[in-house]
Amino acid sequence: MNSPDLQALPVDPPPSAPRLRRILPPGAGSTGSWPLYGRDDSRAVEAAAHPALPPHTLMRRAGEASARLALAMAPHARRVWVAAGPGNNGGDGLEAALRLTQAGKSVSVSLLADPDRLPADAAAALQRARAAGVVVTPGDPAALPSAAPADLAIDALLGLGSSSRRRPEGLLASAVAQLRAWPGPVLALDLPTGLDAETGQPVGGDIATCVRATHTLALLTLKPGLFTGHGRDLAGTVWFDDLGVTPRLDPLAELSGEAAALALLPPRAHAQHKGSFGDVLVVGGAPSMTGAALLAARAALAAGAGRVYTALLDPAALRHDALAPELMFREPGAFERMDATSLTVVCGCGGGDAVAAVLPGVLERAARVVLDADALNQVAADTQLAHLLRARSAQGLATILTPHPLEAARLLGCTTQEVQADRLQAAVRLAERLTCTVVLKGSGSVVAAPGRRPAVNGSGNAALASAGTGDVLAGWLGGRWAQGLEARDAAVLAVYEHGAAADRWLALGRDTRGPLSASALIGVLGRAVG
Ligand SMILES: NC(=O)C1=CN([C@@H]2O[C@H](COP(=O)(O)OP(=O)(O)OC[C@H]3O[C@@H](n4cnc5c(N)ncnc54)[C@H](O)[C@@H]3O)[C@@H](O)[C@H]2O)[C@@H](O)CC1
Ligand SMILES: [K+]
Repeated sequence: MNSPDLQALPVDPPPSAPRLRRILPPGAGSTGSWPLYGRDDSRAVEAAAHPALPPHTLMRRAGEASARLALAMAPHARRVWVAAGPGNNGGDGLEAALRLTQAGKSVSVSLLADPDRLPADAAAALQRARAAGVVVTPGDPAALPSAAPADLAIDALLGLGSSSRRRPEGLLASAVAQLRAWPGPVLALDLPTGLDAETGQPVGGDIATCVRATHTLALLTLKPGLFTGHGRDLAGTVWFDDLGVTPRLDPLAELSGEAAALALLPPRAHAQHKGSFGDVLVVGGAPSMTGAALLAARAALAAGAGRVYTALLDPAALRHDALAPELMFREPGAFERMDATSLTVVCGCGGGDAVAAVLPGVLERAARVVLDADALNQVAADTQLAHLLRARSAQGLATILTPHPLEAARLLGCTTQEVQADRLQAAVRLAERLTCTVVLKGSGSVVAAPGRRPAVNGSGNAALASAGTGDVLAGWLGGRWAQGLEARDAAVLAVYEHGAAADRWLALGRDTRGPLSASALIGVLGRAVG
């Protein structure tokens, strides 16, 4: 289902083939980074393209691309149901219906709109579809005959025009319910109905009013909401057709693809030695939480740092890691005697309240600091620490924060819901407020840095939702950063690799439902190096 055969399709080739590209999950040989456009910018791209093209061209191309993908997704479908809404998203569905009828499919369209009030492009599409013999029934979709598992449904109810103040109601809501219960594949055009294009949240606040697609074909532009928040779960496999248009606008964000992320990998020359690859000090592991610091330290080693030191905050902890004898143990106070100008400090993993005592020295002196977990909570609770953190960039000292949404909310002084309501904006706000690079973790992690375009990570899956994987990310990031990368590049690379390791693990078919343990994750990550 993820790799439909796009070659043997009876629909005319698009004018500038190949336009249709699979974005997620990334396929072999993919991909650079993709520009992501918000709602207004997507509309501006459309408005700029229209004058140079014959009327209705973009919608025809959209319908053509949709039909092409539909045939590839469900080659054995005999019947196709198109749920078409009141705007141009519905028009795309009508154009697709026309093409699919021409391709020999039995197509029925439920039009959830007054045919006399459609926008011009959609009205023209309706006329063309009817003229070609497509059965278009205005009104209640519940009258549909029951569907077989091979049959395909197309969600053309709402796209960019979903109103943030209105959840689908009435007939529109019953069409959404019908799509949610559909036994076969569901192709969403542009966006799954009900998904906010920019935030990846349900427009009316309730995920039960959103379509859950098996595939989504983004049209003209890729929107960030497809890749963060609930986007990954609702959109399924994401495809993109630019409709032959090259936007001339700066994107809102970018999606980190494999090639773009891996191009950031620090090179390893034959004549280099361990001193060339940087020193990492992991500070954390208060009583009963030493495992978190050990996971981070092992991950830093696996990432290729030259030397990894571990300062455990539990005075009774063993000063030895039998599984990673390469690790060197130091007292927490030893940081004061180390050369902080060449050190990458990963601080916080399992640090509890005890980490507060070492944070001032670390923030004042260490050249590169990754703050995770308890270190973030300490900064959120202590204005003096927040002040030291903010002062770092002016002194040429770099910091990367790796909060999950609750930690980000504490730092921003808001609720987790407010962070999740607009993850991109929350990450940008935090990066600017604390003048550092921020990795906002969660589905579709966001990397933000002051003055830079935010990046949404394209790798990873729910297997990463297990204890300790965040500690592994902090350590891996420290290990990569220590090798000489710029902070934002290190964050983009490490976050991509962390997710890609989980993707590889799933692809190996280990256990597609269970979580990936943090220790196993280090093993998979380590095998990717070199
Ligand atoms: N016009 C064109 O040439 C192109 C249009 N495209 C398609 O057009 C879409 C955008 O079209 P529109 O701006 O018309 O937006 P939509 O088609 O997403 O829907 C807007 C309509 O839905 C109504 N609406 C929104 N929320 C509602 C709710 N909860 N309950 C009931 N009605 C609701 C609005 O009042 C409006 O009438 C894109 O997502 C894309 O699919 C693209 O194919 C690019 C080319
Ligand atoms: K849609």
